[in-house]
Amino acid sequence: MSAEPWPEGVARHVLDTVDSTNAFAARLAPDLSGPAWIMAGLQTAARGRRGRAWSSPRGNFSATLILRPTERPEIVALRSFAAALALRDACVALTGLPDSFTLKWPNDVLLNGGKLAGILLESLGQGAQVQHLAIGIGVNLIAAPDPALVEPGALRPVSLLGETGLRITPTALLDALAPAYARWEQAFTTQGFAPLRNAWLAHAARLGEPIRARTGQTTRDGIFETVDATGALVMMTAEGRVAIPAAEVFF
Ligand SMILES: O=C(O)CCCC[C@@H]1SC[C@@H]2NC(=O)N[C@@H]21
Repeated sequence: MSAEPWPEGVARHVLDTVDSTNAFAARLAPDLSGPAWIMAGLQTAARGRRGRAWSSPRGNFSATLILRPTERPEIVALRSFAAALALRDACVALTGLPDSFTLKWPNDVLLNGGKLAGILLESLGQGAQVQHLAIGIGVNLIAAPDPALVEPGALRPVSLLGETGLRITPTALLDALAPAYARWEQAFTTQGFAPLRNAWLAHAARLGEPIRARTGQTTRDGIFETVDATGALVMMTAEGRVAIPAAEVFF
């Protein structure tokens, strides 16, 4: 159980089975008057980043927060850092293991160096205007996908139960995550990206170490230096320093 109350003005929808909580959020969006969390016990067509499928058996956490942001799309997208930070905070609060959870750019939460969770931001809107933002979060609470099924070079998938022996329910995680997200959302809207950037860097995996970033057909190797004020990954490569706004990162 979380010590923090559920955030005021935020709706909560709990479903047994759904195709994808992000898809459901998109269908619900026109009827919403404020932010809402949608959690499902089971997703039958969960989606991951880059068009991949996401495995989400019952007992794992599957939820989407839907918001109505007002900023430009590139600012709206910085909420992926808020989501990762909130999820890390919630995991730490529920497990008491602050040193075990790190962050991989842009928004993966790692446990003991393996991929515990994935976050998928999808915006709904017309033209350059984001009308709704769906922040979908999947956490391997009790089961991780078979490592043989993940892309070559991808991080080892892990589950909370497998790594720690702790059984956290999806409801307990939502109760901790919703207030944690509300705190980061408040920091972001009142102080901008700086506090998120600082906190994110404090928990970043492989900072100062060699990484590989792949964007489309381009692969770059270099030292992971920082994340800049726009949220881009900054690497020192053989050709010099580069800031990469979107990429897949390999360790
Ligand atoms: O590929 C990733 O790392 C992101 C995975 C995001 C999965 C979550 S589960 C809840 C929400 N609903 C979906 O269909 N996807 C996201």
